[in-house]
Amino acid sequence: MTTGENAGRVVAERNGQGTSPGAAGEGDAVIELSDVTFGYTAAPVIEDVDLAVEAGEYVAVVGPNGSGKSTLMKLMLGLLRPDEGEARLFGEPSHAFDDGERVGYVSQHASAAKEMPITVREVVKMGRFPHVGFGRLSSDDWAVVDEALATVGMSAFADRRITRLSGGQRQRAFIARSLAGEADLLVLDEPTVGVDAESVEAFYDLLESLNDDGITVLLIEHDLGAVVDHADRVVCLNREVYFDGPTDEFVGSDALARAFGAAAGVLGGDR
Ligand SMILES: Nc1ncnc2c1ncn2[C@@H]1O[C@H](COP(=O)(O)OP(=O)(O)OP(=O)(O)O)[C@@H](O)[C@H]1O
Repeated sequence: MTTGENAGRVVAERNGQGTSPGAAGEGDAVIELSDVTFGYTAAPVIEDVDLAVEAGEYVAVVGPNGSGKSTLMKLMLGLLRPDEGEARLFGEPSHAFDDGERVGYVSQHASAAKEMPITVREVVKMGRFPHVGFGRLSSDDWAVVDEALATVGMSAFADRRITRLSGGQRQRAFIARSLAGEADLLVLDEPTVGVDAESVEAFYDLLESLNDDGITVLLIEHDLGAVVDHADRVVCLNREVYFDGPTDEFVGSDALARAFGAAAGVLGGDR
């Protein structure tokens, strides 16, 4: 599958259409957290987190169960507001960010779509809605939809019901929806839960090719092997940030053991 070439076509189209005057160039901060502290109760589950993700990066957030990864993601996306500090998305306070199509979100629960009685193309078409004001799609819009399907290698499944796909195929369909929406940032929360090993590898190859073509990728991941093999940068979280730096430095550091404690041996696997 030539995902790299296809991804290039869609991204070129994305850029060519110049939908967003504030489109992030390489080096611009896409996500910024400054001294962010947050708790659902009085006890913080995120404490004093400083983090900046720049356009074009491929960053993985890792940490043990309950370490605050999903909470951090919600703070980044403005779904939660910090108790202290500030979260910004594309330069705006995250909670006030209203340019939602720039952010593609793929959850670990793609299975939630299992009951949707619609085809893959219809799912991907939804990505165009913010661009067409929920009106009819033009032939150019449909071309973007079809390019997005091609990019993720799902053209052959375009007319198949989303209910009749494997977990990995479904995740691809949701990525295609984000591409059709011309997302600059893809946020993925443990996207390969329940996906078979072979499809997982191809899925990470797809993310890498999208990142090569300029899409910023933020991956929340429990599979450390996938992180080590694919992300450029690792943020290791357990309420606080234990490590933030290049993946190869993470591998040789003691951050894993400190953040994961006794679970490190298990979660670290044999990598
Ligand atoms: N809505 C909520 N209300 C109260 N506490 C919550 C809520 N959501 C999460 N928590 C708690 O906040 C802490 C961090 O949870 P979070 O889901 O962010 O961790 P996580 O690292 O994503 O976990 P996992 O890897 O298991 O998905 C946990 O102790 C969790 O029990």
